[in-house]
Amino acid sequence: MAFRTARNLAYFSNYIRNYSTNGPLVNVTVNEKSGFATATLQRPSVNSLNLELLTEISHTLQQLEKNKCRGLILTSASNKVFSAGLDLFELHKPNADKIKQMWSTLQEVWIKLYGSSYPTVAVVNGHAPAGGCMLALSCEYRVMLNNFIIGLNEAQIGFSAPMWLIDGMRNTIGSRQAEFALTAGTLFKTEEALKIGLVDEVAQSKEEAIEKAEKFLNKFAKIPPHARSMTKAALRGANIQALVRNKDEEVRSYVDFVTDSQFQDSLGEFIELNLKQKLSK
Ligand SMILES: CCCCC/C=C\C/C=C\CC/C=C/CC(=O)SCCNC(=O)CCNC(=O)[C@H](O)C(C)(C)COP(=O)(O)OP(=O)(O)OC[C@H]1O[C@@H](n2cnc3c(N)ncnc32)[C@H](O)[C@@H]1OP(=O)(O)O
Repeated sequence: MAFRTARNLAYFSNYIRNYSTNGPLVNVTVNEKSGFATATLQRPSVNSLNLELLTEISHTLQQLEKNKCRGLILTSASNKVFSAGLDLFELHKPNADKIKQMWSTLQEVWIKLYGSSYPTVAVVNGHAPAGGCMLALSCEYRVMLNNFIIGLNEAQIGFSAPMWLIDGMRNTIGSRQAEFALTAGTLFKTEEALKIGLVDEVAQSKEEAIEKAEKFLNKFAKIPPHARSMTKAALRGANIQALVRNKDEEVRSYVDFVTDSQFQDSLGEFIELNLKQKLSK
């Protein structure tokens, strides 16, 4: 049964309503004509990825897969920030159990989005540092609005991106550009990102970006879905399998790393320097 039928649509809306306690952090709409879903991240103010938002993204992706979604557009309700990446306040002086769940859910999101059977586009309508860039990279195509930044700035914050994300970056911009970008933790302006292939198209407005995203998704209208998804799995499968194999080990080392006092001190400094306002509240 296709996801676009009214029955499935109603089921999905109910599911999202029931799932969220404080209102959905991800708003999902489906265009009945095209069957394309739009998932809009709406955790104020910058869609920073805490456990609740990551869990909702993960459940949304699961439902889309189950309902044979025909294509996904991932975007943000904010007109300034696509996603600010991991919620740094949740990583500061953390509860180890929560951090463990957070990392494991982040891995799930990558597995489900990077490995989705349906085609995916990120409409990057705001800044997308670190985890924000990760979400965009897990999609097959990126349309970005002007005057924002995108990139994996982990090295600037004092750590390295995990292998699966490095591999995703390499797959998108090639080994040489990935090495330059990752070792310096570069955040690219929209036009620079276009030049190195980190984004595929630039748009002047969100409406134009959605049109471009739909045009990309429509390219697959005449391709048998199973042939498309088998080909995608062949191209992306090794990345997913390597992550699945190392999942638990990676969670363990991530928790050790984040709870270490040295990292906590430098994260405290980063927050103080970059997110001062909130810290002083
Ligand atoms: C720490 C990592 C542990 C080790 C992990 C190891 C491997 C992980 C590798 C890969 C997996 C993917 C994960 C990557 C890691 C991350 O994502 S770390 C997060 C990195 N994020 C950033 O560096 C972004 C920091 N923020 C900014 O640069 C700017 O805020 C912005 C996004 C460019 C927006 O700028 P703008 O001027 O519009 O807004 P403000 O700066 O005024 O911010 C508004 C508001 O939002 C709060 N805020 C911003 N970013 C975050 C955040 N990441 N977490 C929580 N809160 C954030 C800010 O404090 C303001 O709050 P207010 O004062 O209350 O309004």
